[in-house]
Amino acid sequence: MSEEIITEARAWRWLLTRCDNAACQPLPGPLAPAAHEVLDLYGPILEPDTIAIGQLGQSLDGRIATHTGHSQYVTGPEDIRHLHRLRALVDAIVVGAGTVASDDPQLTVRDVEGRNPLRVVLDPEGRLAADHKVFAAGGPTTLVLHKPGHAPDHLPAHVERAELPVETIMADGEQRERFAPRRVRDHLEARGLNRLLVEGGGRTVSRFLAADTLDRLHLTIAPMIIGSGRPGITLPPIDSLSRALRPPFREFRLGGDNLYDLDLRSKP
Ligand SMILES: Nc1c(N[C@@H]2O[C@H](COP(=O)(O)O)[C@@H](O)[C@H]2O)[nH]c(=O)[nH]c1=O
Repeated sequence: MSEEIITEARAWRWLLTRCDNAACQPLPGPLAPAAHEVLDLYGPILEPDTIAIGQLGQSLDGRIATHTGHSQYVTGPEDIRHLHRLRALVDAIVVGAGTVASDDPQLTVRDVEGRNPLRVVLDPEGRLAADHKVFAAGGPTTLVLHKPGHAPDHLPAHVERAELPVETIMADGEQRERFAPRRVRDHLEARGLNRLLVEGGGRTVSRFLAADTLDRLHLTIAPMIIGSGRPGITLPPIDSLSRALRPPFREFRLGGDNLYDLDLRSKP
């Protein structure tokens, strides 16, 4: 009797549940090529005990939106599906307040099978209005991190809040208060949230990268040139290319886009 070929959908379900009941069951059979790719792409995210993975979808010229903030869509449906898969594999999604203000995302798992993670919004000033989708009743839990004395009391009672100290940094030529990425990660890990997706926007992902607080970065490049607008990764200036980051990477095709899976922990 020939063995049943493992489909992509079955491989995905296996990734979601593989270590349930404290035992990791092997997949019983040969893999279809798409099943192989799913295991190859997402397997490394599930291996370590704790992980923080950043993601951005950008144009060839490194933009994630126009100067007005129009961003739907830079990357194609396969990348959006990939984003939903990343969400389904983590304990918490982290976004900056700017992304909630400009994109009003839901941050839920909808395109694929899987459960919703906790949604974490970094809003030091507690300034976001209550009518954003992440604060609506009936969805997964949202946690707002704010600085001491700035609890967003105007938000509905089902929104969780936690206080975290800030540090003062220079951003866009001005002094601003931001959370140190390591402090955010430590705070969430102390709550048992060991797998984090830093989903956006460009400034938040860049700050986590600059602070060496990401283990992997998934950058999807769409064959589009915007030519101006909001940048993806922006790091402090370097004088010499010898100081540029050149992490080991893997490349995956997502429809018409290319995904770079950067391994920020291994040395090249
Ligand atoms: N437009 C755009 C992205 N936009 C981002 O997608 C998310 C939408 O969340 P939701 O409302 O739950 O569907 C949110 O984080 C938003 O900032 N992402 C990408 O990878 N590529 C794109 O072209």
